[in-house]
Amino acid sequence: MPVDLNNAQPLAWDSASLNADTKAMLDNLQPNILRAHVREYLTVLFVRFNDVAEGKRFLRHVATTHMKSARKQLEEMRAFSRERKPGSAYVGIGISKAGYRDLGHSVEDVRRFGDKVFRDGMKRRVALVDDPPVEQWDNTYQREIHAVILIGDARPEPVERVREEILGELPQSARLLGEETGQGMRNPAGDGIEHFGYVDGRSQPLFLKDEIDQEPKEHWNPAFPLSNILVADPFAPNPARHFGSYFVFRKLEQNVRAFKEIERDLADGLGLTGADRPRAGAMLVGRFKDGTPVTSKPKAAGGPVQNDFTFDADDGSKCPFSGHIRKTNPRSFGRNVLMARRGQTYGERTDQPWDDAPPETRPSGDVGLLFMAFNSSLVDQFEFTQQSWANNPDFQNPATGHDPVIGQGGRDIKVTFPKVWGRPEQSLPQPQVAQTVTMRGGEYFFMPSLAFLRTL
Ligand code: HEM
Repeated sequence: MPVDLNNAQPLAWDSASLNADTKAMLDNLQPNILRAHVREYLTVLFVRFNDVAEGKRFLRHVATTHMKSARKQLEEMRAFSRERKPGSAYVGIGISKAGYRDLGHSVEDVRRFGDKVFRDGMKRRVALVDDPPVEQWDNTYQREIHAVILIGDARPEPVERVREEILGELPQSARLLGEETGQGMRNPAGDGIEHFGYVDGRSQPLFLKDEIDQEPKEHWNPAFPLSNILVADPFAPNPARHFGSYFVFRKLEQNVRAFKEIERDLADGLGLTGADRPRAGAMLVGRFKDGTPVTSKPKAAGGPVQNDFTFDADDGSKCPFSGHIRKTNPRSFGRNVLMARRGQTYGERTDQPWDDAPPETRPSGDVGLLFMAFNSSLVDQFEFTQQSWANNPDFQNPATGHDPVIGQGGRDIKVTFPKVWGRPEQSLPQPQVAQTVTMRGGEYFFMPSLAFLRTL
């Protein structure tokens, strides 16, 4: 039976009764798509090929020598949770539109990718999502990137070793255009955080039965059909069994000092004192630093990071409509927009991102998020989120304002904030908070099936 991407039943990947097509799908899908692969240490290589045959041979070699399947990843994760047996390093390959073209696919051929945004490439979409002009991007991203190679692991040594091997195998004709290094950050509770100090990566669309079974789901259903992230790989030997995913990569620099000043000034402006002060930042992000959703509680609550909530009973007096997590997942609609986020923080910190040290001690550049996400449609998921929700000041209601974390474009309207959690009194209209996240470049890729890569 062909794989039904719209099946509402979560995938029981370990079931003995899986049909042959689904088994083949799991054996040919790249890891890290269906479920996040551990990648505390991550290297991202951006490559350009100048010889078709050598480029293909290199990718085929990386696929056959270093890459595992989605099924192998899931088996390794199970072995780790049962016996603490560490798995192998993650290696993922994405190819850009330019990459497919310069590896010998005609323009006609590339049209078989249904996603127009992928066929355009990120540079041609700048105006639509209010990105900075390409001339302001980091040099790596100004060039024409053909492929991205991700190498990740829980420990630094395997990443270093696999990186050396892969770079050693890069043909003379190819160029390494650039490289990013990501490293996970955690708060004292052990939860992964981003540079503003907030727990990140908690809310995800989940696709696998064993993962979904572990989640409470009284209010929010975290189960999503595979159609949110998978599409048939148009160039694979058997597109009914061989799937891939569109991958967005964006380097987002965070001005932590400015964000911390904004949190402080907003708390001052709203007259928040003592344990109420962190509500200022929580209204910008939608969660407190420890991950507690501000729609559920007026203060950080500690304990496991809650994700079983909606905004249905919140008219904006708890979590403003502009709050980052409310804009990027309103929860009562737009489920098909949700991407599988696989980002990683970059840049070194000498301070402790989660503590209450003064803003002056925080970095104002060189740190940020390597934003990465899997989509089945870049136009309807990543770009829609950025353009129609984050950058749209009239999201859900007039004068909601931009997403204070990732919104781009002129922030000319004024906004208000609830003064007391859950009460109707609003602050006087005030200018929106300044933009503190700057896009430094990126590209759209397709992460093809292993079957495609192995037959290059
Ligand atoms: C430096 C940039 C960014 C920062 C600091 C950031 C921070 C966060 C934080 C702290 C959370 C809450 C943790 C969670 O619910 O998992 C979150 C969630 C989320 N972010 Fe971001 N983010 C950034 C960029 C983006 C971008 C570019 C997008 C998409 C255009 C995005 C989409 C989302 C989504 C969809 C969620 C989950 C919302 C939910 O399901 O409740 N983020 N982000």
